[in-house]
Parts: sequence; C-alpha cells; structure tokens
Amino acid sequence: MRTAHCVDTVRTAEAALMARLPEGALMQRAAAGLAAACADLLGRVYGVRIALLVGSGDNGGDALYAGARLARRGAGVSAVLLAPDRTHQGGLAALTGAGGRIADDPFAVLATADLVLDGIIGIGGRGGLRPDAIPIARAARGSNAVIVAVDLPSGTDADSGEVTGEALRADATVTFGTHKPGLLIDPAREYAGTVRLVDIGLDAELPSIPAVEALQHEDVARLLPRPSAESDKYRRGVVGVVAGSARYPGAAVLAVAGALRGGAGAVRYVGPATEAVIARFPETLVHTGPPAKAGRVQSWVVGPGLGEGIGAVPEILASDAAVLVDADGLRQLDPEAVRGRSAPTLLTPHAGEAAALLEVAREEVESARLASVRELARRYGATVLLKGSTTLVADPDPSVAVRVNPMGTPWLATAGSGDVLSGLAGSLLATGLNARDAGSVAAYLHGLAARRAAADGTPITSWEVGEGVRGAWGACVLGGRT
Ligand SMILES: NC(=O)C1=CN([C@@H]2O[C@H](COP(=O)(O)OP(=O)(O)OC[C@H]3O[C@@H](n4cnc5c(N)ncnc54)[C@H](O)[C@@H]3O)[C@@H](O)[C@H]2O)[C@@H](O)CC1
Ligand SMILES: Nc1ncnc2c1ncn2[C@@H]1O[C@H](COP(=O)(O)OP(=O)(O)O)[C@@H](O)[C@H]1O
Ligand SMILES: [K+]
Repeated sequence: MRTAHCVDTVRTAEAALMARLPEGALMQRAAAGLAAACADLLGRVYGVRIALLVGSGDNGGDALYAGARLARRGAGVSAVLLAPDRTHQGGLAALTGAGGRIADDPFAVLATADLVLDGIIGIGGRGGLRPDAIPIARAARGSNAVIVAVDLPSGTDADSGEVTGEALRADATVTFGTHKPGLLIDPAREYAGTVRLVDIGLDAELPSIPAVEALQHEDVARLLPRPSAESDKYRRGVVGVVAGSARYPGAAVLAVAGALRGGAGAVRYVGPATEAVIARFPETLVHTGPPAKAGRVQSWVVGPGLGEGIGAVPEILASDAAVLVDADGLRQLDPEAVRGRSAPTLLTPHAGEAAALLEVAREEVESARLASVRELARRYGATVLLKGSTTLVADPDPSVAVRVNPMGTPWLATAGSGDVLSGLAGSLLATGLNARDAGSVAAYLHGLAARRAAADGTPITSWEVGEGVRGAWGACVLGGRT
C-alpha cells in the first residue's frame, strides 16, 4: 500500500522525530536523499550545471543543502534566491562553502542548466506561485533542463491536489517521509512527474491510518476472492445487472462483460437487451420482468445505459442486497433512499454526474476531486467512486482513508469503459467485498487491463478492457506472490 498524509500530520510527526534527533538532522537526511535522486536521474554529477530555485522556507533549505552535496561532487551549482532576505542561512552557507554560487542573472543560469531543483515552496505553501516567481518558473520550464521538485511541485496544494494559480511542472518529484495526497491526485499529480519517496525515518511517528492510500499488486491479490473447494455458483455470489435500453443496448453487454470477470458465480441480466447479451455471453441468466422477480442476488448493478428507464432504481435501493448505482441510475438519486440502506452501497459517478449530484459545475469537481468525493460520500452516506483521470473511492466515514487508483491510462477515456467498470465492481460486491474494496479493486483491475491493452500506444476499445481483466487479475495474483 502506498500511503499519503496531510501537512498537519506530517508536521506533528516531524516535530516528534526532530525532538529525538540532533538539530538539522532531518533536513540533512532529506537533502542527502534528494542529492542521491538527482545523481541517479542525471547519470553523472561532475561537470553538470544545476540551478536551484530557492524560496523563503525549509523547502529552499533542502535545495541548498542538496546543491552543496552535488557541488562537492563537481557539479556547477547556482542558486536563484527568490526571497534573498529570508533564505535558509545554514543551507546558503553550506552551498557557498562547497563552491556553489548565488546567481546574478537567473535567466542566464536557467538557459544553460542541465537540472533545476524547485525549492520555491513545499508543504508550507499557500496558493499558486507568487508573481515574482512566475517568470522564473516559466524560464525553467522553457529550458532544456530536467526539473526536479523538492517535496512537491511549487504552487500545488499538498493536501488536496488542487492547483489554484500557476505551478511549476516537474519531470520528477522527490518527496520526504511520506507521500502527500496532492502527489497522487490530479491536477497536482500531473505536475509532479515521477515521484520518489525518501525515507527520513518518519514512519514510526505517522498515524497508521493515512489520509489517502493507493493499492498495489499485492494488496489487490490479497483482496481478490478465491472460491473454496466447497463453493458452488450461488455461494460464490450472484450479481444482477440492470442496464441497457433500446437506445443503448451495448451498455448492457459491456456491464455484463465486466460482471462476468469479477469473480461472481453467476450474472443475472435484467432489461430489454437480453438478445444482445445472450448473443455475446450465453452464460448469462436473463430476465425481462421487474428486478424483484429475477431471483436472488447478492448485489445489484443499476444504471449503465438505462436512458429514461430509471424506474427500477428505487426498487433496487429498497432491496437488502449490496447495490452499485452508475450512470443514468444516478439521475434523480434520492439521498434519503440511499442513506436509509443497511447493505453496502457504491455510487460510481464521473465528474459530470458528480457535479450534477452536488449541483456545481463540472470544472469544480475536476479541480477539487478529493473534496468532491468526500462531500458526496458524506451527503449520501454511501461509498463513492469518482471516475476520471484520478479515480478516488471515499467511504462515508471521513476517518477512513480515501483510496486513489494508481492504475489507468488516458486511453480509458473511451465510450463504454465505465460500463465495464460498474459490472466488475458489482461482481466483486457479490463475492462479499465491502464497497470500498470492491470499488478500488475494480478500478485497479480495470486500469491495469487498459494499460496492458494499450501498452503498444494504440487506442483501445471498452470491449478489450473487459477482455483484459482476466490478464490483469492474473498479473496481480502472480505479482502479489513474489
Ligand atoms: N519540517 C521538517 O522537519 C522538514 C522539512 N522539510 C522541508 O521543509 C519544507 C517545509 O518548510 P517550511 O515550513 O519552511 O515551508 P516552505 O518551505 O514550504 O515555505 C514556507 C514559506 O513560503 C512562503 N510562501 C507560502 N506560500 C507561498 C507562495 N504561494 N509563494 C511564495 N511563497 C510562499 C511562506 O511565507 C513561508 O515563508 C518541506 O516541504 C520540506 O521540503 C524537509 O527538510 C524534511 C524535514
Ligand atoms: N483521462 C483519463 N485517464 C484515466 N482514466 C480515465 C480518464 N478519463 C476517463 N477515465 C476512466 O475511463 C472510465 C470512463 O467511464 P465513464 O466516464 O463512465 O464512461 P462511459 O460512460 O462511456 O462508460 C472510468 O473508469 C474513468 O476513470
Ligand atoms: K517545491
């Protein structure tokens, strides 16, 4: 599991750790890790030209001490001081003592730099870059240098991943002690590039429940259902899929495709697209009457491609099975009907659907994903999976870590891929996973399936994502064993 903690938590843990260490030891650990990461990225240090962008806080101090270490190894290091009166004095002395210089002309230094260290602001930052930093950040971005952000890209919000003003886009970020939520959540994640974590000994001081966490192969392998010797198809779990319409028959087929690969022992399809479903998947149990008469299920998936046919949603919400509501099913969704449920409930909106549920503009959801998914989970008293470039899964209990999906590819932005995801997550619900695990494991397998299918850089179809789930499942099980 990869974990991320918020700024307040990091500060408390750092204070506890610092109390047990000699003064300045923590910053030296950070700077040593940072310098080593830069050397790794560059391949060599001697003769390399490095520009440090140094703000007024300890983030600038990290950059200066790392610069000193690199200067001692033969790099030509120049510091651009954005707040000369408030520069970290120990760091500056270390740099100059190691042969580094203070830049007279920042733009000339940046024009010839091989590497830029962004130490403008770290976890103490508020809002975007200030006006005086903007031309310097732009010059850095416009140069040929590799840009390495210190702790986080300056101008991005550590706790939320929001970018409210201008921020400096990095090629790589070297972060200290723990990930910050913003490094895992778009739009900030995009600014961070490749993220590397430097161990500064903070783990023992951090709370066991992080703010945000991301599954990895071994976590998924542990959560995936496995039939026992005594299993039969009903004990493995039955998922009912209420999807499709005359206008969108394909949504039914794709949701069933996902459901068949999520580990349930049987898939019941209920709706008008029985012929299309059976033509592709003869193993599906089909029913054209109301869902209540379709036979027992452990979970329902309702919504993909229903169009106007959303009459079944209240009936399904009233059932005692686990329920996943997606797409059209989310329209006119009654918060009280969801809040009153005792069985697991998972809502899976994309940004547009989430915006409609929250009655805000889509852009507001996209720029504040974490806050939006938390607010939806709170309002509906349900688990919410917010789809998009960063898929997030929030529990209604705010003390539970929000899961962020580290898998995926922008190629997934293709019609129908959400239908596959809802079938897959609903199937995992039927096998007995709770809503948070079902949603996050489904998003992981779905993203991994898409990544594997698009590995050659070509566009993929939603059908291929469904086909790829088996391979993704296998890769997690194999990867999880090693
Ligand atoms: N606290 C610790 O023990 C450690 C901290 N470390 C480093 O210290 C950083 C935090 O240091 P600080 O608390 O000094 O905070 P920062 O270095 O992030 O910056 C704080 C300063 O930036 C100014 N500022 C805030 N928003 C700004 C903006 N939008 N534009 C320009 N200036 C802005 C503030 O006025 C303040 O002076 C971490 O990100 C990390 O890099 C590491 O050395 C590891 C140990
Ligand atoms: N830019 C992106 N990067 C990664 N994944 C994306 C991106 N855009 C969309 N996705 C994923 O693709 C799927 C699209 O689902 P959805 O929006 O419901 O589409 P549809 O309704 O056509 O099925 C979701 O799993 C979502 O997380
Ligand atoms: K920074």
